[in-house]
Amino acid sequence: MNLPPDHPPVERPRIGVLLVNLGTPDGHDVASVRRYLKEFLSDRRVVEIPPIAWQPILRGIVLNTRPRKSAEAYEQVWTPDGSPLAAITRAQSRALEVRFGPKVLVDWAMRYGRPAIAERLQAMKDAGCDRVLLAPLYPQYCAATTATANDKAFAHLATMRWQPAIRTLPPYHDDPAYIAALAESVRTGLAALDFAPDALVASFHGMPQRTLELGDPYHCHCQKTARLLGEALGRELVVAFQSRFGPAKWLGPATDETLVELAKAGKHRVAIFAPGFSADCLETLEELAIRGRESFEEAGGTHFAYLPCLNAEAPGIAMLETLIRRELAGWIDPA
Ligand SMILES: C=CC1=C(C)c2cc3[nH]c(cc4nc(cc5[nH]c(cc1n2)c(C)c5CCC(=O)O)C(CCC(=O)O)=C4C)c(C)c3C=C
Ligand SMILES: [Fe+2]
Ligand SMILES: [Fe+2]
Repeated sequence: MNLPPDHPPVERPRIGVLLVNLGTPDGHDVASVRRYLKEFLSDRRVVEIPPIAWQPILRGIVLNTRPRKSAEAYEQVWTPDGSPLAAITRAQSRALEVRFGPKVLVDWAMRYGRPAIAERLQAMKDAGCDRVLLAPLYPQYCAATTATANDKAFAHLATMRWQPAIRTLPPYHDDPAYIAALAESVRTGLAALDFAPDALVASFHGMPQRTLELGDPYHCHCQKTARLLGEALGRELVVAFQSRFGPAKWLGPATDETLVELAKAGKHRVAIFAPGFSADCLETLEELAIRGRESFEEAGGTHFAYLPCLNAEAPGIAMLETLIRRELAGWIDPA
């Protein structure tokens, strides 16, 4: 048996739940960030340019420039438990393990970097799991996130003679449990502020515009989440897309430009949050909470608040438990 460290004994293990998130470097040094970016940006689900054209650009330009800049950014958000994304995903896994008890083995993995999906899936199989729920923690479906996480798991399953039965967690962008958890988390965040925001900004990770034209539902899923969350909060949300990468046209409006426009339009108090990220990470803690604040204040904004993701707090964990129990129907008692 190869259980995760500190895992309590598993009673008659049959069911595994593997939480999967994007991945993060092992350290904030340039070499670790370069290794991580090389794996991430070589994924053909992420950069849809033929490798013969993309790999020379990646190896010759991107991996010689971006890792240094990104390493500085990671350093600003690094925690004593490592990268925030890894630390929070681990905490989510531990919290769910407690809720599901000994009949379910809950573990976590990353699509890029460590712990690897293949390694943790194999550990589940070796621990006796004959049924596994793969749970990519992306509320909005996107080929560059959900599909590639599942692809990686299926690639490992392809090496097994005796595979476990597999289910995958569907996107949950419009699930009432998700919308309710977000609404509760945003309300709690707003109640703790010492100002009343003129605007609430929902910032989603961007994607190349072309993926929308090719039929990826990501953009529509983001818009629907924002509409339902706005209805639940009784307030209109400003929707924006962050983290543009490369020269191609990305989904808009861009979060950084939106913050500047809001400040210039006299909306001097804003609260911003990132409903598409199940855990805080570089993209929220550095890009939104640090750089977003700077651009907003430089443009004349006076009050800025970043509200955290669902993370391993009670509303988010209860929501994940509800979604996962539903998928495990027929495998375990739903209660
Ligand atoms: C939440 C959904 C995400 C989508 C959709 C997504 C698409 C996407 N991302 C890049 C390029 C980068 N993303 C980076 C970090 C990053 N991206 C997500 C999530 C989505 N990405 C997360 C959770 C993170 C944070 C990882 C962490 O360690 O905290 C980065 C690396 C950081 C940097 O160097 O700035 C890049 C690069 C592309 C190209 C893309 C779609 C095509
Ligand atoms: Fe990304
Ligand atoms: Fe970024």
